[in-house]
Amino acid sequence: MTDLQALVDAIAEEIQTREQRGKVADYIPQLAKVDPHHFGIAITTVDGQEFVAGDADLPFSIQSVSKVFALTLALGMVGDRLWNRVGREPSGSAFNSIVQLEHENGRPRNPFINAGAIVVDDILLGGHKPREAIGEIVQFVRFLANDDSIYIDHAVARSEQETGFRNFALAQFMRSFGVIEHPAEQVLGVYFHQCALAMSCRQLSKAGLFLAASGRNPETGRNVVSRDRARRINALMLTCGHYDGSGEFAYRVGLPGKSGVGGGILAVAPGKASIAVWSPGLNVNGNSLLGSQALEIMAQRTGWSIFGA
Ligand SMILES: NC(=O)CC[C@H](N)C(=O)O
Repeated sequence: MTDLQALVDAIAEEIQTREQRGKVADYIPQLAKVDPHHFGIAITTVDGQEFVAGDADLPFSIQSVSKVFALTLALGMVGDRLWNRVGREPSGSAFNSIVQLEHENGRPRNPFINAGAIVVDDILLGGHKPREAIGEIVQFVRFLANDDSIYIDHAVARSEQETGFRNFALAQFMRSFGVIEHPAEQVLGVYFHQCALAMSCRQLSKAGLFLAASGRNPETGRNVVSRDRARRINALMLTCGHYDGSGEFAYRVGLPGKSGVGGGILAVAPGKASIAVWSPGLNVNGNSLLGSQALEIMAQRTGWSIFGA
């Protein structure tokens, strides 16, 4: 049995020595201000133990990691009907790409690229006002992490609202195909606030634990989703969670994972643990450079890759 506290300490120490730290996302002005020297890691095991190192208690912008929680919530609302509007295939293109939509009747490839996440939020809006849908997402994440202190960073949400031209284009384009039912401003209001959730590695690893524990939160003993649904969400994270870097992440880390341009990654070792890492600098695919490297070391030392030790 690996000594997990020694492991996270060693990873934090090793990562801090690396000079190539990637590039902090600057297309969202508020994210450009984040110091690239931060690094945090948290592992929560299915028996409820926590192992943390570095800046594991500092909240950061979870950005697209939120797409996992929004998808889980939307599946709870409409079940498998969700798949009539969003696919389950890797896109092989950038997170904010528009090209496939024109050839594929405005139906996004998967729920983790921006277009797909915007459709998921359109579903969450069904019967709600934007403010209520945002409230549902925040409540759900607080419930998952068993932590009511989780909040939305409104400066980040505003920053994206002002500069999210590409996301507006995606939403309007999909609306022209009838794939989005609500006005773009409303759907994106939900989307930008969900992306602006601020969470620490410790909170994020706790929020993702249900995916490692067959759909159940071991801390509260409450069922979040069925075993089948947890397994399927993990499958989507493995194949689509890192956009056009998903193959590389599976090759190097071998775990379902979801990244965000804030530099966070949530990874799931089924039956074992939920792991969150944060380092703000990104690689060319918009995934945390050092976060991916930290997870690679972690998977090697624990033997947790789903493809074998
Ligand atoms: N990959 C990401 O984290 C992208 C999320 C970001 N809010 C955007 O829409 O551009």
